[in-house]
Formats: sequence, structure tokens, C-alpha cells
Amino acid sequence: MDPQVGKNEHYFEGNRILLITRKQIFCGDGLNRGVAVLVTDTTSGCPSLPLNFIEPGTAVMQNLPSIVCGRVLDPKPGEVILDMCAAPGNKTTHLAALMNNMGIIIALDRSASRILKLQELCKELSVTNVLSFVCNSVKSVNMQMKIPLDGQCDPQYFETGPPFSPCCFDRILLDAPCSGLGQRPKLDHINMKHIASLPPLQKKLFETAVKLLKAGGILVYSTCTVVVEENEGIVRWALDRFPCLELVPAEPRLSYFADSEDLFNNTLSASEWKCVLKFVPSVSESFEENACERDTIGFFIARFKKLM
Ligand SMILES: C[S@@+](CC[C@H](N)C(=O)[O-])C[C@H]1O[C@@H](n2cnc3c(N)ncnc32)[C@H](O)[C@@H]1O
Repeated sequence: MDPQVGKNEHYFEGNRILLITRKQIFCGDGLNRGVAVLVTDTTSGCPSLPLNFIEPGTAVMQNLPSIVCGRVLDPKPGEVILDMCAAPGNKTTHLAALMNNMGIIIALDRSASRILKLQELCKELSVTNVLSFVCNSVKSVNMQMKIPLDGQCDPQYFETGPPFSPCCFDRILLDAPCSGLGQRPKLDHINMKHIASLPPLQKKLFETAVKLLKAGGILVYSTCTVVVEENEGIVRWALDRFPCLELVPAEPRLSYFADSEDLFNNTLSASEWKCVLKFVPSVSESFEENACERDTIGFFIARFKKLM
């Protein structure tokens, strides 16, 4: 079993009994504690979990595609890993577990409050190989710097934080800021201007990742959205722009991923779309038997190898 526990988002849909009202929570005397909404049954059929289901410090709840993401990066003990948009650290801590706490993970995020959460999570889970920094990852490379040969896997070299010299990471996870439209519906939050601003930011982060990656290194790009411009569009752009990159199969390939060519909007060739993993929420199937095993949030994962 993965060190972390996956759960799909349909857990939240179903019948519930309201035990404490919103007004009582926010305008009350502060004495209303405990369960506010009792879930009696869910559309997925998944049972609701008791509050103390997970002993603190032993595991983290994550959706299935997020767990697959760590497996696709496939970090090895002793390697130097960069997690470019790391907070609150769900994937970072998974990577640390996969590395048995050996090697170095540099975790960056531009949100100071979220980096604090990442640090708390690392402490709670006894993660010891993560160095975290508040940083705009677009600026995490300095092309003038050179990594000393003996600094290749030396925590001291990385302790001072970004910017780093080019070509100093074995593997990089770019779990990009995205529109999040693969998550549970949050239609009231959709802002077209914000969505349009994301691909340019994703491209800048990607470009920095390519510079920071060693020759022979692995770069995993992921989002929790279903927007083509943020997924296949970024892969197309990256393959056209960086001849040093090869799209390689994202594995493990689970039966959950959407396996139909038309889902990829002709942005990728047939051989390219076979390499990426696209998870699609299959709402129409959610009442069928075992639906909760196949259904996931919308998620996209692509794996690249830097050839030179
Ligand atoms: C999808 S979330 C990351 C989730 C995280 N990987 C996890 O599994 O817990 C995207 C993150 O990107 C961060 N972010 C957005 N723009 C950034 C930038 N320019 N540099 C670094 N982090 C950024 C956000 O603060 C947010 O925490």
C-alpha cells in the first residue's frame, strides 16, 4: 500500500443531516463544536470515515491521481529532487516516503503561509530530507552560477536556498498552479481572466524547470484541471520549444485514465497522447457498481526526459 491513502471526491456528495447550522458556527458563542454535518450516505457508496480514521503522523489523505503523480516521478533514495510548487506538501511528503528520507528534496512555493503548512506536515510525518523555501519558482535558477562537483548531492550546497545553478536536479516535479477544474465543482469561483493567465505562468515555470534539470533527468508536469490549454497545450508547446526534451510514458498506467483519442483535442499525436495520463471524472458512471474505484478527480500528468 502507498504510504498515503487515496480517496475520491464523491465522498462529499450524498445525503447529510445538518447538526449545527452555519449561523450557529459563525455567529454563536463558540461553544458549538463537533460534527456539523453528518453524512448518512454517499453517491459513490463509499462509507464515511470516522474522525480518527488516520492516526496523526502516520498518513495523509490524497486523491488517487496525486498518489500516481509521485509514482510517475519515481524518485530514488539519494537523489536530489526539486518540488517547484510544493505547498502544502502532500506530494512532497509522499516523495520523501518513496525515498526513505534519503537524498534531498527542495520544496519551493511562493506562498509563505502554505510553506508553513508544508513544514508542519513534514514535522508531523517525521520527514527529514526536505529543505523548504518561500520562492517564486520562476526565479529559482541563476544561469551564471555553477554547482561545485562535490556539491552535487551535498545538503550544504542547497541549504542557502534558491536561486540554484542550472542542471543540478535529478528529478523535478512541477505540480503547477492551475484552474483546478478537475476538482469538485466550484463553479462560483470560475474567473476567465484568471484562467487565461495560467498557461503563461505554467510556461515560465516549465522553462525554469528545464534549465534546472540535469541531462538524463526526469521532469513531471501535473495539474488538477481538465483545461486543454493547461494540459495537452503545455505538452505541445514544450515539445516544440525544447528539442532536448522527450515525452516518455507516465507510469504506472492505471485503468482509470481516459483512453480515448478524442479527449486530447488533436493537440497531441497518437503516440504522444499514449504517453500522458489524463484522469477524467466519470460522473455519468458514478451510480454503477464499483464506480468509486474508477472515478477520480480530473487530473493530468506528463513525464519528460532531458536528453542533453
Ligand atoms: C497545485 S498547488 C500545489 C499542491 C502541492 N504540490 C501538494 O501536492 O500539496 C500549486 C501551488 O503553486 C504555488 N504557486 C503558484 N505560483 C507559484 C510560483 N510562481 N512559484 C512557486 N509556487 C507557486 C501556489 O502557492 C500553490 O501552493
